[in-house]
Amino acid sequence: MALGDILIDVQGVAKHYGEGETRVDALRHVDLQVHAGEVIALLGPSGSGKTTLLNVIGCIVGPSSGRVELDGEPVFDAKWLRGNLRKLRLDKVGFIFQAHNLLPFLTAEENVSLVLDLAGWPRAKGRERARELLDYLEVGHRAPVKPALLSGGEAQRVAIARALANSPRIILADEPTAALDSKRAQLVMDLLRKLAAEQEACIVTVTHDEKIFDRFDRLIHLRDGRLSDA
Ligand SMILES: Nc1ncnc2c1ncn2[C@@H]1O[C@H](COP(=O)(O)OP(=O)(O)OP(=O)(O)O)[C@@H](O)[C@H]1O
Repeated sequence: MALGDILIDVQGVAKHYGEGETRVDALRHVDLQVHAGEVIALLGPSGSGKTTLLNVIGCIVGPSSGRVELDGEPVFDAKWLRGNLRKLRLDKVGFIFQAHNLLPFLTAEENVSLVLDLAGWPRAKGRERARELLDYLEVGHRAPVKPALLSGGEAQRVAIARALANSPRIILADEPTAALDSKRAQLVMDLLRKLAAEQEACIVTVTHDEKIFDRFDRLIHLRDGRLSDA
């Protein structure tokens, strides 16, 4: 596969929580580059720093030191380089959490269009885009339904539609297949691969799910806050 643009460039990033005796070094000098079209997995034991790294890439957690560039734009270099982090995230990043992260009091369609409301889209256009995405993910017929009535696979596809609403090139996923059986987990991964290829996006997924390991271009291992080969 020819490698596309570098969409995620993490350079020498460290992150510690707390100070003195309570200090925890969650990331120690991590370098990671991810290209357009790539679908990679972040693996490692509990506490190895996977969620912290995902949150650093997603501009939710600020590193203690190092540099982060997203889609060619420097966003962190000893400090945040852009004031409005929420806007930065909306512009560049889509998050897929486990399905139960959908807002229970909104319909499937509203869960997706909410992101576009926040990004300032006119409401009717946002609804149209939400419908298109749900149709594309083959859950359009479930648009008026609240999450409690969706199956695990349907809810996960709605969560994917929500992450894609604003056409981000960087898609971050935390255990996206944990609640799914083997067949559905593989279907979700195939869908993400197709999206990455079609939209020249990249996908970084934290997972423990061995049944989907063969769906990734690269497996990145974290151990005690460092990237390791195995
Ligand atoms: N907000 C926080 N405050 C203090 N320590 C934290 C915080 N978040 C994470 N940590 C610590 O940082 C280390 C890395 O945590 P992180 O959640 O990134 O690991 P992980 O690999 O995602 O773990 P898991 O697989 O259990 O989710 C752990 O020792 C954790 O206890």
